[in-house]
Amino acid sequence: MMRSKVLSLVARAASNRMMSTATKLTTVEVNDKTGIATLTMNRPPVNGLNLELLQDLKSSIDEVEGNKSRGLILTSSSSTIFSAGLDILEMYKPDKDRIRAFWTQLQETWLALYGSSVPTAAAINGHSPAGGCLLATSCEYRVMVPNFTIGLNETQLGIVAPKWFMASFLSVLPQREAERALNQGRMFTTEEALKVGLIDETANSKEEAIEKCVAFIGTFAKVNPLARSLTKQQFRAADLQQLQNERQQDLEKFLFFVNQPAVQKGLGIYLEGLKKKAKKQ
Ligand SMILES: CC/C=C\CC/C=C/CC(=O)SCCNC(=O)CCNC(=O)[C@H](O)C(C)(C)COP(=O)(O)OP(=O)(O)OC[C@H]1O[C@@H](n2cnc3c(N)ncnc32)[C@H](O)[C@@H]1OP(=O)(O)O
Repeated sequence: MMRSKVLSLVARAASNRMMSTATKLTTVEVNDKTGIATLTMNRPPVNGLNLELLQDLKSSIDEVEGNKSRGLILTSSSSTIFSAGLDILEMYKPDKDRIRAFWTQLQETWLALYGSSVPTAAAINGHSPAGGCLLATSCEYRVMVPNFTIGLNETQLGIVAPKWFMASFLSVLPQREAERALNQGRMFTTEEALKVGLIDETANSKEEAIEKCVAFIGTFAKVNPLARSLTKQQFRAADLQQLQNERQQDLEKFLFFVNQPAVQKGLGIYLEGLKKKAKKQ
């Protein structure tokens, strides 16, 4: 009896492992030479951040934190999209329990990425609106391929970026630029983003973007890792602490807002527009 229970637990654990491999929406590859991990988002067609992708992102960030990588490079398996931001289908006509889990997971993933102890860089190899921009600006360095767009476009959808989205944006842009861009819901082209400082460099391909991210992470090679990591933590502590202190209120505020009929109507119209545009292409 005891033995069969153990065997069934082993069988279940083995099948869970297989399942998690089969449904993995992110991959982590550590380069043997550099010791740097590349975390790739892989949720076609647009890397929409749904609950499962956010969960995978968080566990991949944890994996990189735990495997002594020298740095983390965030990128996408798509040739045209870094991430289309939050999956609007999670917010439109939401399921009561799932949307709570979704927002809570988004908070956790942001806390892990923005507060990561290893150097982080984004190789932005495609469009990066809203939540995609949040991921990119949570990293310490950004290299972007030309002819794409990046920005926090929330006001264009009739929604409001929470304070911690603004904190990431403000860690990159001066207040005046950040405020204006957020109010306008402005999407920047690669060239505009470089000019304003939203990205650090451009690259002609994903491969080159990754090389430039590797070079950035390499600038810390001779810096004491603990001193570097604690210094980063001090810079980011107030933003991280603010969300930690207000997590429940932030969740309730989001739930209240997203369930407003006017917001639901706006999201429905926006989704319809996206679908019509996709059909025309
Ligand atoms: C109430 C909430 C309060 C506070 C929350 C605030 C936080 C919000 C942050 C967010 O991230 S909101 C999401 C904002 N994202 C966007 O506005 C991006 C919308 N997408 C696009 O602009 C484009 O799709 C693209 C530039 C990323 C890619 O263009 P393209 O390559 O031409 O692909 P398609 O437009 O044809 O899209 C293919 C397919 O994917 C669907 N889709 C695109 N983005 C999303 C998304 N964010 N969520 C869900 N689905 C998305 C699109 O409808 C197409 O679907 P089909 O079924 O028609 O193939």
